[in-house]
Amino acid sequence: MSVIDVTDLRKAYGGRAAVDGVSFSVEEGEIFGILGPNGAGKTTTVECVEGLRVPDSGRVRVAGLDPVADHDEVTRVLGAQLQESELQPKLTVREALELYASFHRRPADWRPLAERLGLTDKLATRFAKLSGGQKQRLFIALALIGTPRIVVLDELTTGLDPRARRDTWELIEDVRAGGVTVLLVTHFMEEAQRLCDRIAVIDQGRVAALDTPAGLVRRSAGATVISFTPSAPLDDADLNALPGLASVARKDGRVTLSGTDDTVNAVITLLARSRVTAHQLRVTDATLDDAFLDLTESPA
Ligand SMILES: Nc1ncnc2c1ncn2[C@@H]1O[C@H](COP(=O)(O)OP(=O)(O)OP(=O)(O)O)[C@@H](O)[C@H]1O
Repeated sequence: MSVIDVTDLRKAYGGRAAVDGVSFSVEEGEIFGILGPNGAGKTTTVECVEGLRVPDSGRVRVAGLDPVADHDEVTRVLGAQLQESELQPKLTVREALELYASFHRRPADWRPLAERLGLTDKLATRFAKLSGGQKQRLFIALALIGTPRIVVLDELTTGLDPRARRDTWELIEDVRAGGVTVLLVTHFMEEAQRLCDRIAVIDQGRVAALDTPAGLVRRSAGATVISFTPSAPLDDADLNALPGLASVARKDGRVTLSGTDDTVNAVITLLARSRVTAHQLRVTDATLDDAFLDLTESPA
């Protein structure tokens, strides 16, 4: 059953399309990622889901509700990570947690949440005195405090150190294990690969691909990468003629090719035919990073 449905969403700013016909559905209990380059329209899309922006056209439903017309009901089922400027600088962590808990009918106990997010020894600290990472953790706690059915996290772990990032991933996995659906905007491929069941890659306001992390890697043009240092120069024309080839790069005498299994077999045949030895030959699967670069256009 889907809990978020976005159909042909469009939103322009000053006549310029930021979101240009985006559609996707998020299933109950799923961790759904939205990935894309800067300015792709990710935040605009999730703000339409949260009811913070009014779409120009298209349809958005959250648990069957319209985020604009039914805003109050939507805030009861959906928790969203706040932006920094939305908290008073003098508010302490404890006050912020208590205040936000008071907004909800069924608030979570904020103590274990604060503990889990490493905020227990910061409860008396004012918001303005928190580090960037501590503020980030507080926003995550505030997003979860209303025991929402759905939580929207935009740039969840930006500004967190590697340990805090890993702890936060575990927390999100626990949250999902409790039945909460997670919509996650991220720039971190490792985060997307580790956490997301499915990912929509958004580029220039459109969905460029929607699949599981493994599916995205498989469908990218250069799913296999082969690199080696040839004992003698290889002809560009021979390399460019390889079947299934997606890209060729040369650096410091090393050749890196991406393509399919056919490309790998053909390059081995080519090396043998040319009597060239391949030093430090490596064949690896492409990563989500490679898929991302392949699926999104580089800026003009
Ligand atoms: N309030 C606004 N007024 C005018 N233009 C805006 C506004 N908000 C966003 N835009 C523009 O819309 C486009 C999409 O922005 P959006 O913030 O949705 O992208 P994003 O994918 O979240 O980017 P990032 O990864 O950099 O956060 C960008 O070109 C941005 O400059």
